Amino acid sequence: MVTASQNETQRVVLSARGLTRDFGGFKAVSNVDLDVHHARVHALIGPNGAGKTTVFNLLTKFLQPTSGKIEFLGTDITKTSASAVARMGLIRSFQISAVFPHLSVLDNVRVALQRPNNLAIQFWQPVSALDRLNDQAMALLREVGLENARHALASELSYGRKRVLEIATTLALDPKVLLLDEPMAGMGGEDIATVSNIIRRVGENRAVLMVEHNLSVVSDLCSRITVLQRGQILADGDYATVSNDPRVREAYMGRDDD
Ligand SMILES: Nc1ncnc2c1ncn2[C@@H]1O[C@H](COP(=O)(O)OP(=O)(O)OP(=O)(O)O)[C@@H](O)[C@H]1O
Repeated sequence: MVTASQNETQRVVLSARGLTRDFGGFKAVSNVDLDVHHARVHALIGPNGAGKTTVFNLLTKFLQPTSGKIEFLGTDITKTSASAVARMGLIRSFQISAVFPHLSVLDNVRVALQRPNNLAIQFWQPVSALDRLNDQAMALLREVGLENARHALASELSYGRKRVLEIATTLALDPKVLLLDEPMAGMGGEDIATVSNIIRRVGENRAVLMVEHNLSVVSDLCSRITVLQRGQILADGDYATVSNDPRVREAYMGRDDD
């Protein structure tokens, strides 16, 4: 019998069909089909130049596809603008740092919370005008384990905790699908463990799609992995399936420098 929660994790929230992008005749992404599910962490991996960033740019509408179709929450967004899809809840992090170094951790989250509430026009008001967002901000800080650092300046946080604060400011936008671009880039072991735990928790009630080069992170966190090579899907499935695929081993897994 399929339970309600199984049904939820089988729910596709973002899908692409035949996604293709040419750059002057060169197909950076070619005929990619992708399904991203609610409450799962999904990895997009592949060697350098495989097309991962281009797929992210296409899904978030920073780039227009040459052909193909993208659906988000059942709506065709192929021709929708990047700002409109962000407002719908398809949010990308780690490309644009949303952290203000001279604001406290709590104020960073409160400022981020203004945006979905359409309060940006009140930005000139004193920060105390944001007090009504305190409960929401503290709930978010608890979600990512930064509640005890709420009064610290963002600039005082360790590199790993700054990335965690970035996740919190992204969560303030209430993403239905969160796209993370190499969340572990530049991190050491302890920070990787912290950020992995946060992503796992965040992925319990949202879809997460991440580009990640660190394969031990991918095997630990991701229930589904899509492998790209030269713009095309080479393999798709759980870690055991893709890591045992001889084509993947040849193209990617055999390399231990990534
Ligand atoms: N604006 C562009 N114009 C021309 N070619 C591009 C453009 N953007 C990407 N490409 C090419 O498309 C291919 C895929 O690039 P992309 O950056 O998507 O790969 P990637 O998998 O993200 O690589 P990496 O892991 O190195 O970041 C590469 O050959 C790249 O040179």
